[in-house]
This record gives sequence, C-alpha cells and structure tokens, in this order.
Amino acid sequence: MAENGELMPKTLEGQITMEKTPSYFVTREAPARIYSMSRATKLIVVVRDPVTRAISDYTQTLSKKPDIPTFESLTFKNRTTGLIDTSWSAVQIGIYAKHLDNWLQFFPMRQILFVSGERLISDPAGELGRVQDFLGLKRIITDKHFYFNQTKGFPCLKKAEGSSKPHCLGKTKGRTHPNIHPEVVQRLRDFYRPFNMKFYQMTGHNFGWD
Ligand SMILES: Nc1ncnc2c1ncn2[C@@H]1O[C@H](COP(=O)(O)OS(=O)(=O)O)[C@@H](OP(=O)(O)O)[C@H]1O
Repeated sequence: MAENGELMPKTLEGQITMEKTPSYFVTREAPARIYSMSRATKLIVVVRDPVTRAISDYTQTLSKKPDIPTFESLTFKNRTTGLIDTSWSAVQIGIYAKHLDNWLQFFPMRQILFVSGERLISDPAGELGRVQDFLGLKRIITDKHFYFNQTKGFPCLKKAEGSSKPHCLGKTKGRTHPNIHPEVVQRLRDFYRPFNMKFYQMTGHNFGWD
C-alpha cells in the first residue's frame, strides 16, 4: 500500500482521491500502512449482518468453485458441539469489533464511517447522504438518482455516469443465496451477538442485526 501511494494520481485542489479494497478492513498491516501514507485519510466501511455476510461470501466462492464443501461443514469445527471454525475467513471477517480495534490503534472514530449494507439497499440515497456529509461534499446524490428495479430486486441508478441509460450493479452483486439450515443460522447468530454488541458500542450505532 505504501507503493500504492506512489501510484495514486496526484490529488488536485477540489478533488478527493478514493481507493476501494474490501480486504483492507480485515488486513492486519493495513492501518499502519495507510497511516504512514496519510494520517488524515478518511475511511469508509460497508458492513452488513455478519451472518448474511458469511453466506454471501460462501455464495461468491461457490460460484467460482462449485466443488467446495457445504456451508455447514465449513462453519463448524465440530458439528455436534456446535464449535464454530473462526479461522474460516467467511466467519472471521464478520467479527467487525476485532477488526475495528486494529484500526483504532491508528485512526480516531471520527475518521471512520460505517455504512449500513442493509440501509444501502432499503434507502441508498439516505446512506449516500451520510457518505457525502462525511466527505464534506454537497449532497448532490439524492433520491432522484435511484429507482427500485423489480427484476434485479435492488435499487439501481436512473442514469449511469456519462450516459442517459439506467444502470444496475452486475450479476455478481445480489446473487441468490443457498438455503442454510435455520439451526446453523441460529448458532452463527449466537456466536456473533457479543461481537455485534461490542461493535455497536464502539461505533455508537445499533445496526439492528439481532
Ligand atoms: N444496489 C445494489 N445492487 C446489487 N447489490 C447490492 C446493491 N446494494 C447493495 N448490494 C449488495 O452488495 C453485495 C455485493 O457486494 P460485494 O460484497 O461483492 O462488494 S465488494 O466486492 O466486496 O466490494 C450483494 O451481496 P449478495 O446479495 O450476497 O450478492 C448485495 O446484497
């Protein structure tokens, strides 16, 4: 990432340089590296219910490698005792409080914005309003820019940038998830609850996952 800084385009007056890498939030070395590049960096993280996130993560892997074991067998170290395999990345990534702790060693909370993945779907303009405020931008993107696409089942842009045509995210965003046994889902909910509570406390925001 230090090298990344050198590769980044120069930021001119009136511009904001943005970079998006989902894995940074869960990468141990990322906060120190970003801090050494610029301690004034603002960080935006989209978080969703860690249980749904794990299933979504699994769905994505399954689409590339159809032969992987079932979600259930990857979730548990021991199915009988219900012991969860916290080393499985799909489980590990959803322990947001732990990852946030790592960032707070370098950045104050006021420099980090958590966007609700659920609200990004139910009220994209509202969530983007928060993003624009956080970045000190005028609220240019509003309700008027979105419509709900019934076929896609998600909000889409009425006009893509530089085009007059509507634009939805691609086929890899908003996949149908496999049905997971309710017992497994419940066990994961119980597992995440204390971490979610800690995360709500740290961020001062109840994301409503429980
Ligand atoms: N407007 C709109 N259209 C489609 N999808 C939407 C939208 N808003 C949020 N989402 C949710 O974004 C999820 C995919 O994001 P990713 O996790 O792949 O993002 S990233 O690549 O990690 O940045 C994707 O997760 P899945 O539903 O599991 O596919 C969506 O639920």
